[in-house]
Amino acid sequence: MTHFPPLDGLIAGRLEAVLRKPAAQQPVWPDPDRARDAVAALSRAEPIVAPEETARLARRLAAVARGEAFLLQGGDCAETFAGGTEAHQRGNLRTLTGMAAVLVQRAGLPVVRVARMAGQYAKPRSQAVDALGLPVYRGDMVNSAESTPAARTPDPGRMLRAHACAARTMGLVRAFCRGGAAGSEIYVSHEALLLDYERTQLRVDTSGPEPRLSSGLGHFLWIGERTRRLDGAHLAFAELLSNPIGVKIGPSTTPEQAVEYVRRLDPHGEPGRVTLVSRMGHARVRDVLPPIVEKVAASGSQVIWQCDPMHGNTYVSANGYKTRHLRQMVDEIAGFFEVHRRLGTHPGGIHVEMTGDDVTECLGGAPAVAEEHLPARYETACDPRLNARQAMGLACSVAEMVTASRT
Ligand SMILES: O=C[C@H](O)[C@H](O)COP(=O)(O)O
Ligand SMILES: C=C(OP(=O)(O)O)C(=O)O
Repeated sequence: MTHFPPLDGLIAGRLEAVLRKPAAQQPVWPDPDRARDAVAALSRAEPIVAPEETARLARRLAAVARGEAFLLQGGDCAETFAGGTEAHQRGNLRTLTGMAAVLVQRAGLPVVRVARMAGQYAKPRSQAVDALGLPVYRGDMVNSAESTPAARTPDPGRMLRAHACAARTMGLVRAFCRGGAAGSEIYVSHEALLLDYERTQLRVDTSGPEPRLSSGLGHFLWIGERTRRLDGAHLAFAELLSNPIGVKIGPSTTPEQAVEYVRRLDPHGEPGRVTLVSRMGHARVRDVLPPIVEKVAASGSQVIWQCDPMHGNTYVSANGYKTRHLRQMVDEIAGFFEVHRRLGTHPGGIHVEMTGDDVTECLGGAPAVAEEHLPARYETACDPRLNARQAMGLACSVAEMVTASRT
């Protein structure tokens, strides 16, 4: 792959204007000169993904938006430099493909597989400071999870390490796809959060209805619940991209906001260009989602409706672990399917945090993980993930829902 050429003047100007908008959840680099050097070095590095691959994913996602396929997205909450071993990543890919196989075999719908991988190194956080009074961990791309002031100081050199890890991971994904067991396509995705990272490796893409920028950092990028403000830099940045874009929408999202996200990100009405990822929580999905779906559908846009059953169902267990219960996740997905069935729209996919490792981070499943098991193998760098058995169980439940929704 070649280096990305410089952006042409018009687009470079638009990018600079976007980066001057308010941007939530960004670290303050202690040494701005080092940060500038890191951004410059990243701009000269090899891209992680090729634009042709991203364009192929866009075609696959158009089929999802038309109701002809299902989007399965999943992987670690936060990738880490030390945890990104070949065994761990292969385990995650095997679990993702296992879930996809269950869906294909039982529900009879093609499945588009997108891993949270090769770039998921930055995390938005609820608080700026942790219980010990230290700056909070923001993902290995920014600082270290270790509890010392030095480790938590943002270090721009970490963006280069993240990029190198992402490149190595992408090599592994490609090898896995070529291998006999998988033998097909897996795309990579991450949250477009850290703008100093995301602003690099952009290539002018003139293949669409207007010139946009193809990011070489991942096939599918999404904007998170905490950075989706309409006047903010993240959404404006996503508008410049030709990559398929997701927007996480939590329970405070209004139907008007949802329509505005779609109008801004998909001005040309391209099916599957936008994925609205609802993460409402099991108790609220049946009330909050319908007016959003109705208004977006009435606008005529062909978005993908995807359910993230993780982030609206997080709570702290009695023994002090951030966790989620599989039963509540299944209930949120069931609510999501009920809403789409009633409104005649396609429940297009799910987005989960999971791993092939035998962790004890989420509750439930068979054999069940109970609260007293959480300390045994609670290994996530941020939010609790489904282990392989729980993920496969969830895939079986979802396959039944897909089948029922098509009869
Ligand atoms: O993965 C999502 C967010 O980064 C995460 O839920 C934030 O966690 P916090 O509420 O502990 O900051
Ligand atoms: C931060 C995430 O989710 P949300 O933006 O929905 O909270 C995530 O998926 O990692």
